[in-house]
Amino acid sequence: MTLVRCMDVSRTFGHGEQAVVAVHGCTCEVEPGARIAITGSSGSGKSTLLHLLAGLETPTGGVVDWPELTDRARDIAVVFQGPSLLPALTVAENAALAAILTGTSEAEADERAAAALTTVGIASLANQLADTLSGGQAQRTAIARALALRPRLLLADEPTGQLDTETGSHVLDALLAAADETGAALVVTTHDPAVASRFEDRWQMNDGRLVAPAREGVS
Ligand SMILES: Nc1ncnc2c1ncn2[C@@H]1O[C@H](COP(=O)(O)OP(=O)(O)OP(=O)(O)O)[C@@H](O)[C@H]1O
Repeated sequence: MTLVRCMDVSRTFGHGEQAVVAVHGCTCEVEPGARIAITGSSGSGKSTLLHLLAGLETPTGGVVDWPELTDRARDIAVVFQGPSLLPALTVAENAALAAILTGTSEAEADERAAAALTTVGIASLANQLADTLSGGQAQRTAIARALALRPRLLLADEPTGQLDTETGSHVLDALLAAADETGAALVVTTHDPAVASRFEDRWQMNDGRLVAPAREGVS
């Protein structure tokens, strides 16, 4: 079974002399239950590859397909880099939002959001406004919003990139626990070797190319 598959996929931005080849000739696939860290230096194409896996970017070459996923808006959830919450809504309202916007009833979305906030350890903040949260709390809320979709594929772009080491480690614990609890496959981008070491599979990007995916021990 394969959730998403890239076949010789490329993504170029711009044209002519201005063209930037962000991803070049990538072939890879994500199976149910996968735990994958996409690593590489800044500008190596990690975020672009993640967006291609999510279907948020269209490839300029090759093919991306999702053989097992019938409704990508619900089946794939993305946790973006940086702030992504609506500041005037509460934590619980933010967590329910993506599910409501993709057609889940409000009552069901509220229930899922409450469960997701418990999973990521911030149930006590449910009624707090999003703009009063710390960076770690905001990132957990964004993860809860993704979980409330009950996705089969959870993609997170540098989920700990803007957090201090200790907070980042707790957020990563929450993300891995959430993926275990929901059975979602999890793919994250990171430039941090400590984050990458928590994942079974590590895909290294180098100048837009995917260096042979590696499977190593988890620390
Ligand atoms: N929308 C865009 N328009 C033009 N160029 C882009 C766009 N998105 C990405 N790029 C370029 O593509 C290359 C790869 O960018 P990408 O964000 O995928 O790298 P990254 O490895 O995720 O970097 P970082 O770790 O800094 O987030 C970079 O040279 C970047 O400037």
